[in-house]
Amino acid sequence: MRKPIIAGNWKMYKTNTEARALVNGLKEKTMPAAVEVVLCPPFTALTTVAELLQGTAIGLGAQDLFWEDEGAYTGEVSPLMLKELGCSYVIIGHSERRQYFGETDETVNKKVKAALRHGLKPIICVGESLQQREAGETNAFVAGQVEKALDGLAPESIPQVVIAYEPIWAIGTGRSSSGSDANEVIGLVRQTIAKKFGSSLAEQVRIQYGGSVKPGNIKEFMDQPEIDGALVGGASLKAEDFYGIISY
Ligand SMILES: O=C[C@H](O)COP(=O)(O)O
Repeated sequence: MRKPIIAGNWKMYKTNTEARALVNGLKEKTMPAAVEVVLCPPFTALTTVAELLQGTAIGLGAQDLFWEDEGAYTGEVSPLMLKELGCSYVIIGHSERRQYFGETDETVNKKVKAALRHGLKPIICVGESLQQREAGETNAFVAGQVEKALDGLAPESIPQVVIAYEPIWAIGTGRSSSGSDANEVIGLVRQTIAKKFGSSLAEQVRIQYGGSVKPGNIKEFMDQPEIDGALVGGASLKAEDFYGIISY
């Protein structure tokens, strides 16, 4: 049985003062034991949030990392640094990093290996554009992203991996996928993993849906057999909204 995981990707929101207010708002609520909850603040707020999460069951994640442990890579952040701050997860390959910052399937694969090397669980983002969906290319494109992201991984590391299926056309638009459509693509993602690593390991991988998840639609996704959670953007920025999702 896979434990559901719901992560809040704050993207480029929340100064340290705002981060403190958001986390304190969540700490006033009773977290559901049956759901793994993870917060992914900007790098600048990781220390503040890590301190506030001490003693709670809420996990900490980063939104990206570099694949080297250290070096002359101005502006980058290493897995060692994230681990020291208390991160247990790291989002890799988000469509916004692929779109704006040159992230490729190859760099995603390097980052996944670096994360696992340092005991960080990767939340690997995959998903098609509206053009690809309308052209019927979704399955082939998403399967290719999964294959390349996981290329060369040791089988024993596969259960540590989380995949987030985020159709690009649903991100930030208020137009989410349907539960059944998301379930179909996520089933394909799991089949793709099974082809490379066997069905026993594929069944252990938690796969989230992301793209305009709100308190009003989370249950539609969580009722689906293949969907194990959500990667939430906008609705993770207010304690009430995010709690409405994690307490589905
Ligand atoms: O990482 C989160 C996804 O980009 C979804 O963002 P959203 O919930 O604002 O659509």
